[in-house]
Amino acid sequence: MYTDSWNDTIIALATPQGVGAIGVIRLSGSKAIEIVNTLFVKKDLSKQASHTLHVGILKDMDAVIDEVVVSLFISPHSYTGENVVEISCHGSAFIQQKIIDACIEKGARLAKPGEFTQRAFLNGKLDLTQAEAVADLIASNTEASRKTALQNMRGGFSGVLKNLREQLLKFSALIELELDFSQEDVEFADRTQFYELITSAEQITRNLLQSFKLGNVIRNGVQVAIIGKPNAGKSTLLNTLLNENRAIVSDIAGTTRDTIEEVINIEGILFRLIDTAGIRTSDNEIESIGVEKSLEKMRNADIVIYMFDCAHETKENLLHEQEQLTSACKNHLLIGNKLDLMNADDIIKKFDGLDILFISAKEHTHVNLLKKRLVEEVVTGNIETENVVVTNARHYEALQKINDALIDIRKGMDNKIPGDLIALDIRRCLHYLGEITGLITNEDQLDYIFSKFCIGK
Ligand SMILES: Nc1nc2c(c(=O)[nH]1)N(C=O)[C@@H](CNc1ccc(C(=O)N[C@@H](CCC(=O)O)C(=O)O)cc1)CN2
Ligand SMILES: Nc1nc2c(ncn2[C@@H]2O[C@H](COP(=O)(O)OP(=O)(O)OP(=O)(O)O)[C@@H](O)[C@H]2O)c(=O)[nH]1
Ligand SMILES: [Mg+2]
Repeated sequence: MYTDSWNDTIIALATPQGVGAIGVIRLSGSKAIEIVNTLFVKKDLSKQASHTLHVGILKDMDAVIDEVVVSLFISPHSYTGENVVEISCHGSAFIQQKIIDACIEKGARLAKPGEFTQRAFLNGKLDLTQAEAVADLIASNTEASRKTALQNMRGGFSGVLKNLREQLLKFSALIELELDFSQEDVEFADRTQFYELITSAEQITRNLLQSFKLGNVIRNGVQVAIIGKPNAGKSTLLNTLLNENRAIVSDIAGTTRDTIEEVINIEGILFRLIDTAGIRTSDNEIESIGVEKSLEKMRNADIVIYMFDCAHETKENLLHEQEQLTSACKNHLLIGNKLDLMNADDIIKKFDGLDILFISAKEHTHVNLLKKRLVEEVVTGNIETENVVVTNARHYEALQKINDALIDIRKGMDNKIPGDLIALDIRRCLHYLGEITGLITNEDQLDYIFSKFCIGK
């Protein structure tokens, strides 16, 4: 039976499927150079230096396939750490397939999703968080997500963890040594220094855990549901924010029936805007379904924009709505619309004491203030991507366990518990640190992580 193995030489298209100016096919493995050499006619590739380019013709049997550029990366100096050969051919889907087929014929096999990066990990070129960041980088679609992924790919996050781990290891070695001398009642590990280390480690993990909120925003965007009574101007606001006539606007109450979702990028953060059906009790079955959907979107949203028409809303009713919003959703903003129809002084008097942003969706008045408010709701200050941000749920879970272990160590020391128990907690802490970076792994978990990559990465 044939099974895929780490010794195989793998091949995949590295550029997107379909037609392009050029297509890049990548091979990795001990036979990569040998395989391409049998097709490349101009010179002997096995005699060439690493990181060199070679223009020539690929020939299968006697038939010319294409004129290509071949790049060589000789082990261990490559992305995967193995021999890597890249073939840049003309970007026809047909030519690309023909070259891949010819290489498979000569002994390569198709790569599985993420297999190039998985090999880079297994060969120690990247740790697990860096490999995961490669996938994030490919998926990045905003400045913030690109920056955090790039920083983590270059070892930002794992650098912090590695540092922690090294310091903990030092103490754990000293404490374990004490255990060997348990009869003699000696202390090799300076308790004051160790206590300081644990306290600062706790602070570091706590900051990392807190950064996950921002990490989630950077990675997944922010769900914003626009909610309110019919005719408040919800669809007008959506259109204004998008700068296009996406949703139907009319003075007929109950215009929007189905929810409309669109994405906007404000200051590098993705906001997923959801325009909903105006909320009221209706005899119309379709409208009622729409209202039900609005309520569901409201409950799931990260931020609810509650929009009302200044002229048609009373303060008492608004206070009542506010109470309901507070219990039904995570976070809401009160937005008073149709400012252009009212006198500013009258409005302030009418809604005195409530935290409301007044806008005119139609006239675009104060819409920039609303955008600013949205950003402020998710980040305090600028997005400090210079700091390490945790964007990955797997890392978050392990960090929680690390933080728990650190708290146990600190409490244990406060209560003067014996060294062997402290040693256990330190080991637990080291275990989870190793789990994040991939020092400690199980194969299923690895397969799962890399299977989410695209083929060719
Ligand atoms: N053509 C091409 N472009 C690419 C990639 C690739 O694999 N091929 N990459 C794939 O993701 C990214 C770049 N990543 C790379 C990482 C390491 C090495 C490499 O050759 N490393 C050697 C030599 C380093 C050096 O000379 O400084 C090494 O690590 O020893 C190449 C690409 C983006 N662009
Ligand atoms: N004067 C004024 N009119 C506005 C403003 N915003 C919206 N309107 C008008 O209010 C009416 C209703 O606007 P829509 O955006 O359709 O209201 P909606 O909240 O989406 O209504 P439903 O979809 O029925 O729930 C339209 O005639 C808009 O032109 C505003 O800021 N000023
Ligand atoms: Mg509408």
